[in-house]
Amino acid sequence: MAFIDLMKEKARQNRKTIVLPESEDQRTLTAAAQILKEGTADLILVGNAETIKKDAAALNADIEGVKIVDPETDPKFEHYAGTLFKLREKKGMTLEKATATLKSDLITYGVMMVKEGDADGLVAGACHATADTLRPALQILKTAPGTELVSGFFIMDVPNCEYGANGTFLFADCGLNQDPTSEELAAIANSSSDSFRALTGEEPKIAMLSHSTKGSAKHALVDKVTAAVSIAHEKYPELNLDGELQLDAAIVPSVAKSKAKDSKVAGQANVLIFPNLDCGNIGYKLVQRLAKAEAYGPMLQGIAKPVNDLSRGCSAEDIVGVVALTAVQAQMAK
Ligand SMILES: CC(C)(COP(=O)(O)OP(=O)(O)OC[C@H]1O[C@@H](n2cnc3c(N)ncnc32)[C@H](O)[C@@H]1OP(=O)(O)O)[C@@H](O)C(=O)NCCC(=O)NCCS
Ligand SMILES: CC(=O)OP(=O)(O)O
Repeated sequence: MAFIDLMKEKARQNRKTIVLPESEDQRTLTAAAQILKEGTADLILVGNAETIKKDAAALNADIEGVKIVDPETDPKFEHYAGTLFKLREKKGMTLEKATATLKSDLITYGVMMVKEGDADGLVAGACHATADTLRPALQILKTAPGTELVSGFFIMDVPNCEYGANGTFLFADCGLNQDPTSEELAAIANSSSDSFRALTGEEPKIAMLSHSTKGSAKHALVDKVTAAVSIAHEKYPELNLDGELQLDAAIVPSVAKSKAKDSKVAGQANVLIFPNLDCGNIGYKLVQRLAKAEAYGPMLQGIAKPVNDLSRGCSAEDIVGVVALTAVQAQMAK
């Protein structure tokens, strides 16, 4: 069964409620209709009910059964405003600002619904840039216990591919941390290991990527990755992790034999940790667009409750997939 069909099957077994705050986006409404049809999640759309229903009808999207929450009329509005004020008071939030934010920013409204347990997870980013999608989640939900860094990963499902876990990979960080330190790269590898195992059921084999393999190039950029490998070995000795590795040495067995023959990860990696966000973001888009891979994300790891982003270039089908993965994350949330 394809990776995404397994996720949908899992999501259906214990249905979670996912909030989609971008009700003004046509792909979101099309996706909502498909999600309801496939039964992978119960949905909340945020916005004006009349407008949403009119827009959905124009798209022929059957959203019967979706819950619509309009901040203008929601009886919980005052509660959310008071809670947001208290949560962010030390950062200069006032009740007036909290009220104005919740009226004008539906993503923040959705995040407050997740915070207060009125939804199990949130998916947005089809029509908002990542910074605007993720900032409210980082500020309001904060990190999960025992985690200091939130990071962004993609599950990449590459067709006709013998590498990784039958063509399935986790790529990180492709969405959030722009220039992670060596310490942060090690933390991203640790979170990615957990995410990959939890979502795919496969044993993670983690490659710390670079333009160098085992000392083939000398540069401060390489040093950052080798330091991350040392930190990861020390802090997370249970991880099956190696580096620094070039991409071909990481995933292609014949190249691994010549470039890194003593490595237990080289040639078999299924979790790819990129040295910075330029590499991660460009890398996932190359694989998505040129290899026609399914790209689910950027999903967040290390955050207290499931909130996931989308690319503004996403399709309705991508939203359906990320909602299924979010529902599965919500099932696993403590
Ligand atoms: C997400 C992003 C906007 C956050 O940075 P920012 O706007 O400068 O906001 P701040 O650094 O003030 O962070 C806001 C809050 O989030 C927290 N935060 C930010 N990044 C975090 C991380 N990686 N892990 C945990 N918490 C984080 C901060 O501690 C801060 O909390 P506080 O306000 O309670 O003190 C920034 O990292 C970013 O723009 N990333 C790139 C996004 C992008 O364009 N990706 C490419 C397309 S996918
Ligand atoms: C993930 C990503 O690159 O998002 P966007 O395309 O919206 O910038």
